[in-house]
Amino acid sequence: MSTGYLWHEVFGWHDTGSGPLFPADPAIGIAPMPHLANSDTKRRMHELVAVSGLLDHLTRIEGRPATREELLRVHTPEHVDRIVAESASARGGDAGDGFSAFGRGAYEVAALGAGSAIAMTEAVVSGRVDDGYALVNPAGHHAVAGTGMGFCIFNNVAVAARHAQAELGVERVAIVDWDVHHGNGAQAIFAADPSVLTLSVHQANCFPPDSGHLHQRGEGAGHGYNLNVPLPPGCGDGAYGYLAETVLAPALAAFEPDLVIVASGFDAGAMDPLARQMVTSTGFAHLVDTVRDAAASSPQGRLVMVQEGGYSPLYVPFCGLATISALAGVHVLDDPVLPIVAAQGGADLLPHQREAVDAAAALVADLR
Ligand SMILES: Cc1nn(C)c(C)c1/N=N/c1ccc(/C=C/C(=O)NO)cc1
Ligand SMILES: [Zn+2]
Repeated sequence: MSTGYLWHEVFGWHDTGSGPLFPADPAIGIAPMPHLANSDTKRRMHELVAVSGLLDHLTRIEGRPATREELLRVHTPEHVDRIVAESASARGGDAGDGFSAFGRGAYEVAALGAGSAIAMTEAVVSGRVDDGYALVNPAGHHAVAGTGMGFCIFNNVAVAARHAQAELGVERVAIVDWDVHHGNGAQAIFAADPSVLTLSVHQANCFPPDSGHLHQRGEGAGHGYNLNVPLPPGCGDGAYGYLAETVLAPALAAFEPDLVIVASGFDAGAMDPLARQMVTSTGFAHLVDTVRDAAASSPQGRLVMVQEGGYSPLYVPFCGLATISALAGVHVLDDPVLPIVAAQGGADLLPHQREAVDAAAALVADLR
């Protein structure tokens, strides 16, 4: 078993400006502070992968910038051109929603993120490695064809999926998004396409506003190939373990993908400031086990994981370490935060959580 790993130092240089979500504004009481989506959190995750020794068990994969043509398989020329133009200016710009600032050079960083998702997908599909984790920045899963949003500039996972279909002989791709925020990007990009199953597990109505509903199941020929699992706040390892067995595993078994791409966010974690779930490192590892087993049972199943959100500088590194450890089947370090978060409760599957998961599980039967 060999697991690929991709990180580039420039991902730690992505500039998201100042302000927790807003630029500093003394008039309304916002003092300068690093943006909650600042790049240090992902750099810390990489450093833990290296310092813990896990990196010695992984196969390093080189990233590369996505070409304009590769970006245009998913995004409009107008969006790409706007990012290029704003990225070239000294003051930088914004992904598209006014809350996703970026500094000069963001285009190069974001293109490297999308191209790195492609590079990891090529490494896995070619058999160079059995599976792999691309620790990229910025995230991508909120970006739609014509704009970025929610700290996302280009939809890294969608660009990789389209590349796999266009260049690597992959026909059926399953995108599994367990970032705590709705994977609206893939849902919109592949809405009418039955060759791509888009499955998002997220806290209901967290972000984007009014997005990720159970009834959003795809359009036209794509109807039935989009599956949303909106969850109430407060879900922990019990709820996520239940949805892994009752939604993720059966959906992937029914769809029989040639490639599974996980949009891997850690903001469902117990210490994340941008949502209200309570998943621990153990819960994330269990999710990985589920999708790895599901991919292995597909005739050509391969598994690629691409980094999305996650904003706790303390806990994201340990959730990320547990995730990559599970993928590689190598344990190097216990999570020192686990005893604290486990003692705070939230692990049990509660009736209202079971009901939310069962509502989504009922839709799996339509997959074929
Ligand atoms: C809407 C809105 N309105 N206002 C005033 C603000 C500041 C709004 N954005 N809030 C946000 C934006 C992005 C996220 C998380 C992204 C992520 O991690 N995705 O995976 C959460 C909340
Ligand atoms: Zn998120």
